[in-house]
Amino acid sequence: MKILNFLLRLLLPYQQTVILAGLLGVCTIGSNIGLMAVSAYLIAWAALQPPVLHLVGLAAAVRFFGLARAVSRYLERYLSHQVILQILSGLRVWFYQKLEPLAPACLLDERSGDLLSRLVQDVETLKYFYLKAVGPLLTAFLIMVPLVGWLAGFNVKFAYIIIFFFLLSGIVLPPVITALGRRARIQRAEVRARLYAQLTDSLQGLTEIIAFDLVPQRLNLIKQTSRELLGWQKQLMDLGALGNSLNGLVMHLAMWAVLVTAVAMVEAGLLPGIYLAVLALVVLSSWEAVTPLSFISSYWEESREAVRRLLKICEAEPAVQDPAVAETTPDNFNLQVTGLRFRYHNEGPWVLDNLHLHLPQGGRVAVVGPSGAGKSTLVNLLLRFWDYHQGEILLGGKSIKTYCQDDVLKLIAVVPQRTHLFNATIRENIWLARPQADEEEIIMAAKRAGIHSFIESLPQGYETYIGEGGFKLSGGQRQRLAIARALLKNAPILLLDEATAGLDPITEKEVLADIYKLMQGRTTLVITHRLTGLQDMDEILVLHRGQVVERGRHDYLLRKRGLYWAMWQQSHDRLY
Ligand SMILES: Nc1ncnc2c1ncn2[C@@H]1O[C@H](COP(=O)(O)OP(=O)(O)OP(=O)(O)O)[C@@H](O)[C@H]1O
Repeated sequence: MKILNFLLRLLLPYQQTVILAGLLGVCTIGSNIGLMAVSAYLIAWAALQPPVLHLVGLAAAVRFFGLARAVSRYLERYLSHQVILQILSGLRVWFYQKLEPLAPACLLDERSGDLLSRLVQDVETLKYFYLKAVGPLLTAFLIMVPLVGWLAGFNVKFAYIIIFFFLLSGIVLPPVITALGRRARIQRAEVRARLYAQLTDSLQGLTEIIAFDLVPQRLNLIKQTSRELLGWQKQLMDLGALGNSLNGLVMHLAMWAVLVTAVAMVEAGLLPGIYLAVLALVVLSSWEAVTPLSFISSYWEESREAVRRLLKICEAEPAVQDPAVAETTPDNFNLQVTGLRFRYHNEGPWVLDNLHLHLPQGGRVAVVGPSGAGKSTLVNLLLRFWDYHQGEILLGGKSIKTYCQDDVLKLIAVVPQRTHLFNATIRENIWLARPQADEEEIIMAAKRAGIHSFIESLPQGYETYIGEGGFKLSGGQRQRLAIARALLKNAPILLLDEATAGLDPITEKEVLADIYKLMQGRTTLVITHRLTGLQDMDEILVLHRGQVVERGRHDYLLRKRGLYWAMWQQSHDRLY
């Protein structure tokens, strides 16, 4: 019921158009019935050789119904598709908007291909609910009621016959066909989602697949899944064909039953013989309204499954909820972390355990530590992607939980280890950090990030497309674009999360120099496991398994000869 409500509610804004399209559908089938009835009557009567003038009216009616059918069919399709396309595009936007607050915490377990399948295929499936379930149901009702009344006007037996076969075709057969195809439909949706996920994964990892010579393996996997999908699709098509044939059989049985009854009545002198062909053709043509009913229940099942899959994601609770009454911008940008404890799963180990950190406005603090120490987790908590369990993060003296996530994000510029670059121009990739920025500000940010002259050297300059994930750029150039974004955003707090990881020592040194320019006047938290350029930090926290094991300035920590010194030795040995 909830799903039906959900689907019907989407029709509400278009109710007038939907009713109009339904009436046009009735006109289309009604015209066809009229066309057949009048044609049969015309031919039968013409055989009796009446004066030609008596046939003119009937001939005009034939022409009228022929034209009316074509025009009303066109208008009905035009209106219904227009409404459906609007509903589907609205649904896609709605689904994307629902996904946004769930990212990244609640979407980590979802395959991106599967999400794509929901966004494209599941939404597309709903088209059939509107076009092939709601519309035909309405039309069948509006056609069959007057038709049964009209037949009863001749003889009530005709009404009983048509009602019996109508129920057989429209009510008894569909659930049987639906039940036979249930398993295939569920499997098809599952296999299709799997295929989408495999294709997305294969496209994203194409370079690795080629490098590790996994192409044949990958192709086999995709071929196998495609074959599986085809198998289920074929089963469903066979069932569809069976449904169509059975429906045709019922239609002809209905016609024969009416005809046999009518012949007996003609013989008994209860019905003029001229009506024999009229009755037979009216029954046949009225089946245009009944046939679609055979598939309504399977379309309904498919749509119900699609909505269930969409709602399953959309009804998930976001990992972070904005407060009902949120604080506005903080008075200052002091960051204070006290007794912070966090783990990703309730039964898992603490990833951050009793962390204390003080970062005054305009100060610079670094958090270093070996891989898996919990450094990126701290960034995730500062950006409010997850909520912490114990302790507090204070921004401007107030808990970060008292601000809306969007407001917190506006105050923080991040230079991450892996900057996502969009398949767009360089200009668009910088501009997205602050869409209100003008051309001059974009160029200024690129200049300060040390990438302007490189961009200018390209034939298309700032309008150069950088390919998916920015694959046409080097690692250093990608990081400089990230710095340009942070500069353009001009936020008071700066988070550098392994911003120079993966760069060679010379590029790292150059990028670090640009990063130092970026730090000026901003509250900066540097997260890194590479101990380069930390001499100017106000404080360095050494994190190990979620706990701070050492803290102090660079020279002090080196003198201490603890974990920091060991890490410094290691990175020093690796570099030189
Ligand atoms: N989404 C997640 N779900 C469950 N566990 C996670 C998740 N993200 C990270 N972890 C775990 O939390 C711990 C800390 O990970 P984190 O990424 O914060 O470490 P890190 O210090 O940033 O490491 P690196 O320097 O390698 O990036 C690790 O044991 C990791 O496996």
